[in-house]
Amino acid sequence: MNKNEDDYILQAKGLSKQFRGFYAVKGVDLRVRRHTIHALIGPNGAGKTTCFNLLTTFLKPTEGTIVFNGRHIEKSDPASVADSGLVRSFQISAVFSQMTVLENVRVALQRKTRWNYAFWRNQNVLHVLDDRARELLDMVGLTRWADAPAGDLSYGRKRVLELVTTIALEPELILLDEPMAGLGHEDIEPVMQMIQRVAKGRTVLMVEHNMKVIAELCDQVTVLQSGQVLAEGTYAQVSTDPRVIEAYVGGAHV
Ligand SMILES: Nc1ncnc2c1ncn2[C@@H]1O[C@H](COP(=O)(O)OP(=O)(O)OP(=O)(O)O)[C@@H](O)[C@H]1O
Repeated sequence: MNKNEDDYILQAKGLSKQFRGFYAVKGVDLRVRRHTIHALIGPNGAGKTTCFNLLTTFLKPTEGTIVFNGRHIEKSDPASVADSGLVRSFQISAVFSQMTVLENVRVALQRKTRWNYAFWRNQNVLHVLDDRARELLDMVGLTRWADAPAGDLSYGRKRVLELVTTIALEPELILLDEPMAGLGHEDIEPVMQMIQRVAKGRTVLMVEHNMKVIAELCDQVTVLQSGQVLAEGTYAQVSTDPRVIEAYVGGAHV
């Protein structure tokens, strides 16, 4: 892990988003250190999703700036932000059920290589992409299912596949929106391991409600409440912070 205190891949300053006079996010300062796993947590309605949408520029801020790898992105369009290496993982609906697991990864790789024209014109390109797709499936233990329709995968494996299609884009910073949502108990550990594996050499910012997962995975935690930063620190620090405990207990969300 890079221990350089000043090496922040992402820095948001004074980030705010107003919806018809109501601030969903207000004056948020967020700094994400390179090569760490950083969690964004908070009770329901705290502004986590809005923050994610601002950081990926799907929403434009009412106020504030976002610097990714030294470059202002708050006015950029989401596609160019993704191209520059800040990628949000898509939800399971992004997995094409009728296509095989391998084909799903290949399509993601093709999106990255932008060989669109050649892709459709020249079947050989598929084999070049196949090698890389198989490598990625191997990395996450999905090789056995390479030729199975993605729709046949268990929910947990679909989540892993969805992460692989994100990794295929070779992001420097990956935003994961509740990666454990809807997973059965038995799927949590494999998906956690997968996140740890893909985080190597990258940076991960995740919204997650499962505190055990956060405790185990995350180097740094930012707690939001009512659109503002309530606390920041390691899991050990924020989980014992009386203001954080109050925010969760107050919202009946222990
Ligand atoms: N497009 C919108 N228009 C109006 N209000 C919105 C909009 N999007 C979000 N909000 C409001 O902003 C606040 C923050 O919502 P947001 O979805 O960002 O919170 P969250 O922390 O992700 O919540 P949850 O954990 O429930 O997903 C909520 O009060 C929500 O109702």
